[in-house]
Amino acid sequence: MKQILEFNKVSFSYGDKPLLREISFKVAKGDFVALVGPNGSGKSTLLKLALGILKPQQGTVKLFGQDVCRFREWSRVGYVAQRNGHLNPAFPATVEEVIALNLYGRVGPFRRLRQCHRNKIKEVLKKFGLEEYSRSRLGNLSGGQQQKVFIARALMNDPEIVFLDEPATGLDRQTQEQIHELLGRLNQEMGITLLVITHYPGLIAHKVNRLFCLENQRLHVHAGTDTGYEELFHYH
Ligand SMILES: Nc1ncnc2c1ncn2[C@@H]1O[C@H](COP(=O)(O)OP(=O)(O)OP(=O)(O)O)[C@@H](O)[C@H]1O
Repeated sequence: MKQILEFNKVSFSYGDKPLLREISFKVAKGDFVALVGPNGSGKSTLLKLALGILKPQQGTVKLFGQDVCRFREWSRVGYVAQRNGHLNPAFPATVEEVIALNLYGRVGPFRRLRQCHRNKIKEVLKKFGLEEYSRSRLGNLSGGQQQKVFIARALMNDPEIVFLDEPATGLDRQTQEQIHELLGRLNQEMGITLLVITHYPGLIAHKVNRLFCLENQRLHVHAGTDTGYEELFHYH
């Protein structure tokens, strides 16, 4: 099976306080992984290690079989960072402009969007039910719509894996369900490998095929079963 992400005995600490100890796991193509754990257990840190933003003191992280320090094919990877509340309505950029930001590697920052890029943006917005908002200011959209725009942006370069840090936090229950539904479609219909930090494992229990639980510096990996994840529902 094709491995997309591999941690091998990774240990990490900020200063002298150990946070992650000898963490090992593999994520294969097509996996939908939920990463859960108490606040402060190191979930975001693990994502940053996977993206090469942080470097482990011990062990290795490989993306697409290559040490993440040397990895350069970043268009194969999408990342949706944690949101910090609702955007100021005065935020000046439109939905289309925000999504296009992720294309600037190809377009160049001062060049106009080409028609093919506009079409691509339209296509993704349509998939997310947001086509009518392409010229709206991002700040005027609801929190859930903004989050969908950030997910759409992460898809612009047709990534093979997307990391999402708490994509449903701060949203109402119905919107949380919509976001998780959307993630299920990205995985099932588009074949995108997903690693999602979530505080709502119950909402995606039936969609994920692997559950990672981070606690007390260790990672516990659970593979999916037909009966679902007992431990998922007892976790919080
Ligand atoms: N840059 C940093 N320098 C020092 N300590 C940090 C830094 N970033 C995070 N920490 C600490 O490391 C611990 C783990 O943080 P991290 O954000 O990875 O946890 P988390 O599991 O994602 O938490 P949450 O569920 O609250 O988002 C926390 O105690 C945090 O305060």
